[in-house]
Amino acid sequence: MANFDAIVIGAGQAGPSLAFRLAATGRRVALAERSAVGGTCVNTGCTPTKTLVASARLAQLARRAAEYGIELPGPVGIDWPRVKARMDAVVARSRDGLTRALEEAENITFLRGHARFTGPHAMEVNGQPLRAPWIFLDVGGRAAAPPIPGLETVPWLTNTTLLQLETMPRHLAILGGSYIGLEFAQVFRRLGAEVTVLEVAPRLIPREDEEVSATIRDMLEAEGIAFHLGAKGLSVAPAPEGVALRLEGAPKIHASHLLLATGRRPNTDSLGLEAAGIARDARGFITVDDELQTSVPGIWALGECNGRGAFTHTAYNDYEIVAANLLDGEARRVTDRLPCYALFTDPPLGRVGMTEREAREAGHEVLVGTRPMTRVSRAVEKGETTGFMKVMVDAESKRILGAAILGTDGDEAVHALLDVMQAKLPYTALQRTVHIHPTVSELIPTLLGELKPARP
Ligand SMILES: Cc1cc2nc3c(=O)[nH]c(=O)nc-3n(C[C@H](O)[C@H](O)[C@H](O)COP(=O)(O)OP(=O)(O)OC[C@H]3O[C@@H](n4cnc5c(N)ncnc54)[C@H](O)[C@@H]3O)c2cc1C
Ligand SMILES: NC(=O)c1ccc[n+]([C@@H]2O[C@H](COP(=O)([O-])OP(=O)(O)OC[C@H]3O[C@@H](n4cnc5c(N)ncnc54)[C@H](O)[C@@H]3O)[C@@H](O)[C@H]2O)c1
Repeated sequence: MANFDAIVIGAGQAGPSLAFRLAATGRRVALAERSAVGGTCVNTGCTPTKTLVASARLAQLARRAAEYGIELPGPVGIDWPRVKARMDAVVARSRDGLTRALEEAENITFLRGHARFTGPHAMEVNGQPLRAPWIFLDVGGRAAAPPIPGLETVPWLTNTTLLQLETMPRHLAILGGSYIGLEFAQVFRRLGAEVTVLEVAPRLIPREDEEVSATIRDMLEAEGIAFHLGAKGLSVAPAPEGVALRLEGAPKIHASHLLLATGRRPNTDSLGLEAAGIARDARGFITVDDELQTSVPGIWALGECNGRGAFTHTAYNDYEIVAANLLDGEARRVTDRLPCYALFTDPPLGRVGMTEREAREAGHEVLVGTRPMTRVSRAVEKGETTGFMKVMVDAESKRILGAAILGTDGDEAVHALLDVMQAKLPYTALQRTVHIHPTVSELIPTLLGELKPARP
């Protein structure tokens, strides 16, 4: 039995930072990882997809070159093996750097293998028993496969296997018109594939406000992506050159490849949680308190597996919360965190706080400011006027409730609103700030000066 001061399971977005921090205090730490260091974000999520988004954007801009007075010697060509090689190199640099750092760190024993509990504070990795008073679970999640008739008879891809393809799909069918599905849809369309998205909800990214869903649909349709929304009665079957998809009220779709982007499930099913008595909710997420401790004292769950966020920045913030509370005597709580994320289509959607629907349902008297990107100088100058900005404010408290900036640089500009929300300042504090011209952020104070009562 090897005894440690702390065991960390998973080298994703919270585990390594926590292991380094604990090790720096002189504690002896075991960190176990069963697959690639860096987890989903580095290997099969954010890093490869945003690298592809960059290639796809360049291809699209090149197609529009003449609009900007730029001449190209011929039509835009896509060299998928080189696009992929660039992506693989960016991923490898990140993964290998982190792997080396873990292998070389003082006080960290880096174990490669699947970890599982054998008792409340006892685990095993590759048959090796480990014990520690503190255990941190950062086991992440994986793509979920929905129960679709015929799915067991056809080959299908996830975000992991799609990124391993050596040739560009002829026709990529994507199940799920949400964050993963839409980022991949635009990337693969721009890189030369025919793309069809099937979504069971009546609109894309159904958690967003309706005008966000509608604008993104319009912008992606304009690039040639086909959508089947409110898809009913979906079934799949093998076809000579790939997969045949049937759904009610539409002709059969013949795709060369099928991607599942219908949500994720936590990697908590093979962790032996029962042996430790650690509680999970009905969807398999490990239940945690406001400081991310599980139902068993001395065991914490961080990142996607605790169901309190499904993003890299939320996983990293989980590490910050746990480290601050255990090592710095602070009392940070996960509920102090404001929701924020981006959808990295081009242009992107930057989102903070509530949607308009959520704000109303929470009983706020909502004021809304909106402005199309056609009235944002920088967007006009860049020739990228798709989208709009929208902010919601509580009429009584003057606090910003939420915002969506769908447009060029929307992923960056939205942070001005987030910072004021986090500082708990009234919107008027931001309304009087002078922003730099010409930027997208420049229009945020203007937007806040044009608030109107939300439509009933
Ligand atoms: C296609 C895609 C694009 C994304 N894009 C973005 C984005 O742009 N921005 C963003 O913020 N988020 C994005 N995300 C989400 C983001 O990648 C995840 O939320 C984030 O990686 C979660 O981090 P984590 O530490 O919780 O888990 P992970 O990064 O998944 O790490 C968990 C690690 O634990 C290991 N593990 C699991 N079980 C065991 C075990 N029993 N023993 C040993 N090791 C184990 C796994 O192998 C894995 O390495 C994207 C996700 C996908 C799929
Ligand atoms: N930019 C980012 O930060 C980013 C990018 C990608 C993924 N992510 C993370 O990954 C998570 C998972 O993303 P996701 O898009 O896979 O899941 P999701 O839960 O956001 O969306 C799944 C979609 O699939 C649809 N769906 C479910 N079953 C279906 C079926 N049988 N046929 C057709 N459609 C079906 C749902 O209605 C929903 O719209 C996100 O919540 C997000 O946190 C983040």
